[in-house]
Amino acid sequence: MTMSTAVVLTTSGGVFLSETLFGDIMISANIPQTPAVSNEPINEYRPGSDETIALQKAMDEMANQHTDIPNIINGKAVKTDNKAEVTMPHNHQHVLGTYYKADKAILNLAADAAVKAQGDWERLPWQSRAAVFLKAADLLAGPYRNIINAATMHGQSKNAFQAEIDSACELIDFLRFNAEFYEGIMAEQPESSPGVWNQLDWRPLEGFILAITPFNFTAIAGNLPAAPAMLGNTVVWKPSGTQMLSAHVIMQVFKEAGLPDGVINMVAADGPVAGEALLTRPDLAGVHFTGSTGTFRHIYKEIGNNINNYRSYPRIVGETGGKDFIFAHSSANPVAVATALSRGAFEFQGQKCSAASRAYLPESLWSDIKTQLVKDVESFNMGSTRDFGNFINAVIDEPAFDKIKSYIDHAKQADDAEIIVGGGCDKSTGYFIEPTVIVTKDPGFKTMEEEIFGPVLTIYVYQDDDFEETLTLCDEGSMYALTGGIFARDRYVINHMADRLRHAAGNFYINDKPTGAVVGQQPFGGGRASGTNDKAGSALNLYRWLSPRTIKETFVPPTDYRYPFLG
Ligand SMILES: NC(=O)c1ccc[n+]([C@@H]2O[C@H](COP(=O)([O-])OP(=O)(O)OC[C@H]3O[C@@H](n4cnc5c(N)ncnc54)[C@H](O)[C@@H]3O)[C@@H](O)[C@H]2O)c1
Ligand SMILES: N[C@@H](CCC=O)C(=O)O
Repeated sequence: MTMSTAVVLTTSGGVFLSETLFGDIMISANIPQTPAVSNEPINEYRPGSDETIALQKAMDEMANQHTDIPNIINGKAVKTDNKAEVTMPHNHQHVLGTYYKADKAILNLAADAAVKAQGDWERLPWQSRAAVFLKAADLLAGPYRNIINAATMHGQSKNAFQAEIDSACELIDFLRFNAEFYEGIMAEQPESSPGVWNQLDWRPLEGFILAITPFNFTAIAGNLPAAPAMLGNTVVWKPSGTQMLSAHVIMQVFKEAGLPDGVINMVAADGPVAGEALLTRPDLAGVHFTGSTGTFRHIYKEIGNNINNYRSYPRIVGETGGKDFIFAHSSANPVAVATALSRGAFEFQGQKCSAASRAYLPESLWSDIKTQLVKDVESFNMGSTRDFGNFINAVIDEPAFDKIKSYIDHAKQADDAEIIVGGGCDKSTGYFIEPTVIVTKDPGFKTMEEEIFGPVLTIYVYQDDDFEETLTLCDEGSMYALTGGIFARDRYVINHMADRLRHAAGNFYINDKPTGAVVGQQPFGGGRASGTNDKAGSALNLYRWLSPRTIKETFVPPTDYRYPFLG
């Protein structure tokens, strides 16, 4: 595909200038414009502020009630006998609600409902579909803000600020920016020769989209079903079992925003049960997945195994794991490096696919970076999300706790690694793991290569003269290529590092931590084992859920087959 700039006169006589993905496609004029969009401002939740008091009130109300979380199929609540509890990760005896796992028959009902709903939904004008999700964004920004944040804080153990940037702001941004991207796509139309009118009919895919979402970002969970749905697709959404409370709130918001029954059907199920029931259906049109690399590879294989059975080729979009790096050059500011490490590695307990989990630091700066980093990490408060003074909360559940602890235990026993801060783990009340920094002499040490998905950072200190070899280690040291941050003040060095690490990260940061991508600013996704890099939060993702039909209309059709030169 080539990028070109198209200039056309609008019907009102003005000039509309825009970039298109397809070289010869022009921008049509008569597309209604979506409301102007900018990123949702982030509340700071300072102690004693009105916004803090209101959020704490919402948290207390939610903590004191038991939320019933049914599956939602064709707009109806569907419960089963296979119940599971939602608990607080930081206080695992506190039960927040009950959800109901679907079996194969119920999962198929959800897919049937999605397929049945598609005709009416896709025939709505595009701006009516966009309006539903724009209204959902406004509900999240207003009356549901504290509710979605409270659900994320209680159910996924995010502190107030982390919940705000995820479940409120990022989800709102996804919904609003997608409407704007959609408007841009609808406006992309081909040129027409005299006597002919060419049009692109931006159709949704035929069949249902299966959205499978992870526990760690409420925004991702909401966006994966919403993005294809806005474009006229209908969806079966299977959230993670540990995100069901905030998933329930998202469904309430969609309902209140006017989303018709059957467009998004939410089902709770064990992953393999959902996969077996839904990936084999002939009407599977696409999978919108975010989660671990292992799960995605399994889904990809299943689709390959079933390829002869589908009506179309299912679109497969998967954003997966990471082993994200920070690489500092000797010209870097050591305090900036230490700050990026402490925030980039430990915000939300390192449970971000983008979290810095390996670092390559020069010997000449190591002492200064270490002093600042250890001081920062020792100053973190850890505990419940209800206390807004806690920077660190709990990891998501017991399997995650046990897995992360096993990596820390491995480091404790290893000869070629040393824990310089943290290392403590306690699951008696909640799943608490101290932010842990490992320093290793082996750049191939287990915790330098494998995704841990917890608050564990491993550092390799290189000799300044080994800079080039260490860039190679960073590039080749892990199968992932999701995010990475480089630190340097020398401009030639910055450009050289960016070039050497060109394929090592889909989101690349210069003098910044590798986390915190913002919708509309840094579209998100990685390559290699980290995913299909279809860039959530951009038009690129939306194109994946569209199957355009080219329409050529000839006004006066020829009535003689002969070429002019045949006489
Ligand atoms: N690249 C990104 O944008 C991004 C963003 C967030 C999280 N992640 C990754 O997600 C992972 C953490 O999330 P998680 O623990 O929820 O991931 P996970 O792979 O365990 O689960 C993700 C989803 O897949 C489902 N699932 C599991 N097995 C399945 C199967 N056989 N068939 C169908 N569905 C199945 C789960 O129930 C869940 O809904 C990490 O690896 C992290 O890096 C990536
Ligand atoms: N988009 C988020 C990461 C999402 C993965 O968990 C970030 O940029 O930090």
